[in-house]
Amino acid sequence: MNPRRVELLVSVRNCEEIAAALAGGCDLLDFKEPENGALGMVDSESLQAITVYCERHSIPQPLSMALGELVEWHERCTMPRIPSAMKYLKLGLSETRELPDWKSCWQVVTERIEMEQQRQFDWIAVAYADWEQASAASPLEVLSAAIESRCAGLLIDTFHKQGSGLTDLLSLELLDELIQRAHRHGLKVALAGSIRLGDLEALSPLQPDIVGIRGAACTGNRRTSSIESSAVRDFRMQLEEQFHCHPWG
Ligand SMILES: O=C[C@H](O)COP(=O)(O)O
Repeated sequence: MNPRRVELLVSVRNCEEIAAALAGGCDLLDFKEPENGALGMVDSESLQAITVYCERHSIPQPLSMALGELVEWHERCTMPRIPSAMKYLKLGLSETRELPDWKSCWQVVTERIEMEQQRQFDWIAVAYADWEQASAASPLEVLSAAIESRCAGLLIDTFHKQGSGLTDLLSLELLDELIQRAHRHGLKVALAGSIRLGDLEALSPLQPDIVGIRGAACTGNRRTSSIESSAVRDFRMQLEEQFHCHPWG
């Protein structure tokens, strides 16, 4: 038996989707605009509506938010106020291989965001499984940087959302190494990247803390369509079945 309960994160983009994801039984809500890329940030108007909704409903699930790609922050002059209920923040690291020192740049941007928002956040480092095509640092490099900079967790996701998913891109051996190493340093690990119901059996020997989905929670598995509570519920049930019945040993 896997001793951990693997939690289900669902990426949503508006209030209707929050309700559907919660009705389906998600454990964590992640705010993201799928039309804006793998880690697309929701627009200010949606963020405002989300803030009001979360305050009104006192949602107990932890909240996370995608802030786009680090390289986009060179040109960004302003940013919306991040809802006070938001606990975790994430920045994508695509195109950072072109930068002379992406780790310093990452630190500068995270510090700038915390200064502007006048509070601290729990940062989640993002490793792209398709890191070479994304021109990003490798998952092992990102994990080392995450440990050095005291991130709260590591998300392993895909940058490109057409075609290959997590299980096509990284071996179970490498995923296991990343998870074990992250855990030794106190970081949580979330696995994502076009994960479908049929991938859960293959992933079940691993011990991630979280499995994150958008596409599998949407109508027709299309991540740009809407979240369906029944799809979230099916995924939640399959997650329980695969990760809790595995004879871990
Ligand atoms: O953080 C989770 C991502 O939103 C996963 O999205 P995806 O399942 O469409 O790859």
